[in-house]
Amino acid sequence: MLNPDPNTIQLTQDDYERYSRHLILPEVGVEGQKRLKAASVLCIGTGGLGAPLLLYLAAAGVGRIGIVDFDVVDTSNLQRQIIHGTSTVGKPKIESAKARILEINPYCQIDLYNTHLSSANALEIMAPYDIIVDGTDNFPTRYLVNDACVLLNKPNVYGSIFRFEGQATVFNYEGGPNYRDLYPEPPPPGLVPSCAEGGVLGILPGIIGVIQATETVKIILGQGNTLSGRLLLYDALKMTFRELKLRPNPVRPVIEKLIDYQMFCGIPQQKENEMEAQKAIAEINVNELKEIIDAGASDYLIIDVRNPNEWEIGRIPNTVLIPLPEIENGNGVDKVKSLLDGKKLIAHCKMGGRSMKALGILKQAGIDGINVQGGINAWSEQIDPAIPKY
Ligand SMILES: Nc1ncnc2c1ncn2[C@@H]1O[C@H](COP(=O)(O)OP(=O)(O)OP(=O)(O)O)[C@@H](O)[C@H]1O
Repeated sequence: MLNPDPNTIQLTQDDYERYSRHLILPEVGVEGQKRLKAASVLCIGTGGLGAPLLLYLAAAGVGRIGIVDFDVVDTSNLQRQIIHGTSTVGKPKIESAKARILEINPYCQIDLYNTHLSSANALEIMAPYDIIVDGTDNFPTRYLVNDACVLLNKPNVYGSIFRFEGQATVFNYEGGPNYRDLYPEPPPPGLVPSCAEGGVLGILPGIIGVIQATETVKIILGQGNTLSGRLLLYDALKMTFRELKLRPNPVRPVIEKLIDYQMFCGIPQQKENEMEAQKAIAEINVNELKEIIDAGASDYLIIDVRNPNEWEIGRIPNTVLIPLPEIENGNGVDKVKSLLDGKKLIAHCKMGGRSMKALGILKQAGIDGINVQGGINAWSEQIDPAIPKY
């Protein structure tokens, strides 16, 4: 439980009306509502997880909320980032979030940090807050948030999502485990796909974000049992909740300072390797691809390495679907070999990244190919607007 002196906090007449359903709960009451009003919470990321949890924290009467994000609202965010709206597409997410929060609760103090949380600014940004909520989507930031919480001795309310599954827990609370006890080492770069690559059910972050909000409110009130020491695993397709026990690792290394988390997660090495591979792979733009297709493309094998679901959204004529995972597991490499028959290979995907990766794998198998810059989205913009850009 946080420990403000509730006697120094006053509830206003509006507070009594606004929070009446809280005030009649013995577990909240006037004292609990004062604790909520005195509390400060920093939410890192106002995307899928941050959106619902910020709405509920503000509605519950948390007195001060900080929001960190550097991104702007994109139309593809609206399927799940319900704090934002069509009218705020193109605007900074933190501004969009603040406007919506104040609509729900104009008495909440909102602090905005339009920045990338990094080792250089994390301690300063996080220090003034009682609780940190991690709503981000990448490993370097998760390790950064974890280590900064350990150094500052603050609870870290964690959530993560992918496709139909999510996880939530509370780290670094009352001597409990932290993120490094769950994941001592980051996964090899590129192994775990992001939601932008693998997709996510729009409702899923709502469920996990609301669990994070619930844990935050319980810590403030000092009520119930938190998820500290328990990792909650949710599967939306099976509609199951499972729990794993988490314990502090007795021999975990002591965190003494923040480090370079991009480096720790192997991302510069990955970028270097990708750049090396890219240097060796030729590229064409979509206009050049159109000329080849218009001329019959008889000397070419053009592969699309997106997922079958993306293929359903739209496809470039004369292309063969061989999804990247098939190329990664080797079957797709055999398929390319069998179809190639002396032809030149061209590969495309949605934006050009996955096809570059596929061509790198094929190159190692002795097959040279040409990448299409900008992928089918560039084709949709420049050649055929009838194909949906997504
Ligand atoms: N280091 C960081 N500092 C500040 N904000 C961060 C940091 N890392 C991630 N974020 C923010 O966390 C949010 C994560 O949410 P989410 O993955 O749902 O959104 P997204 O990046 O818009 O999604 P997508 O990648 O599918 O387009 C994003 O808004 C992102 O900008």
